[in-house]
Amino acid sequence: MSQSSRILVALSGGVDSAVAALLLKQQGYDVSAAYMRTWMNEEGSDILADCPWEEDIRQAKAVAAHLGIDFEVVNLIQDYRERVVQYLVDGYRQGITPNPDIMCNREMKFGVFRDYARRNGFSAVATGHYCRRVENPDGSCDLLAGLDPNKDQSYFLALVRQEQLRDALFPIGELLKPRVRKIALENQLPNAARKDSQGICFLGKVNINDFLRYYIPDRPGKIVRAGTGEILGEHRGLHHFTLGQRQGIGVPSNTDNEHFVVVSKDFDTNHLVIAFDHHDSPGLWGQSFTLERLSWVNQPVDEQRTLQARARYRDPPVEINFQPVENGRAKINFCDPQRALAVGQVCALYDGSTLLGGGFYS
Ligand SMILES: Nc1ncnc2c1ncn2[C@@H]1O[C@H](COP(=O)(O)OP(=O)(O)OP(=O)(O)O)[C@@H](O)[C@H]1O
Repeated sequence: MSQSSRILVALSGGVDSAVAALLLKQQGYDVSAAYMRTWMNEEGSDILADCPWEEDIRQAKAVAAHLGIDFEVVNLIQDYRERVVQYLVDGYRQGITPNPDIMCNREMKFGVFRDYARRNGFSAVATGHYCRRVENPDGSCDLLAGLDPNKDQSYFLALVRQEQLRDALFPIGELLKPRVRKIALENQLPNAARKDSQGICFLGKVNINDFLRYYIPDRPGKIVRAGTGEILGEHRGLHHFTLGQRQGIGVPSNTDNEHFVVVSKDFDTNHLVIAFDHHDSPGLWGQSFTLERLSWVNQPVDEQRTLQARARYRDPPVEINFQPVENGRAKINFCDPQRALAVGQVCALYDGSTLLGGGFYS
């Protein structure tokens, strides 16, 4: 990318994307910024009571003014509803556990937002994600984990594809978070002291139970004990629960140091099946899984190999045996049993620090 390239920075109002914009500007790029508006305030007024999107826009605008770059708010409400909210509602209706953050990256930030940037003459989109993009001699790109192990966000980019990566920039991926904060302070960015958790109104910031109540009617059923079938209580709908969940079941264990946990959801009987949280609780732990709808950042892995996998965002990468099977699926085997990997969640696949892609547990 030449220094005169026009770059559109996705500016959320948070520190990371503000520093990303600053660094690009210092590097001499022609930088503009845009905030993605994804929620309708009227539709979401109940569930977004605490969502600071107006404050986010104010902060993003102040950062752009401070840097002397153009700023706009891009309205992507309709696309968000079609591509993320619908995916989420459909997923919960089917009883799976969808992953909105991963979908947001592929469908919104590097999907419709990238299309918007291209239509408007920008050569690349930049974000404040902690991950690194490298260009290979053959012209393809790879995506590497961010250098800050505490902040690495490559997991959330597991479903991003090659063409989306070609014109993406991650200016802070080589930095550690404390350094990013320091740069923000040294350059007197107006949001330098803003807390990390502030940000966008994507679903990660919205209470999921409020969201579900709004979109999916309750469908009460029985809570039963695994193995015995003993009825222990009532639930409001299987979509409110996920494998491995302990909070909010509403059935006391009445036993010291024992907790009930969701071990399965029976859609035929509408039963929520629970057991004590033990290593041998049926259905809770597993070592072999099938991944479906595999997506690759660069070259697909089409033969059996040892890879590393992040079973979920906060899990450290661990070794797996990866065996492709037909129709974009693969069998994976972990060295050790994994707890509560729910259908619909994403497993990210790595070769060392290179993100290869990902797939959904099926
Ligand atoms: N509403 C939004 N408008 C524009 N860009 C956004 C928006 N939400 C997120 N982004 C972009 O996606 C990146 C990652 O989003 P995430 O929600 O993980 O925020 P973050 O890591 O806390 O970053 P930040 O500090 O920039 O908010 C952001 O750095 C920003 O570039």
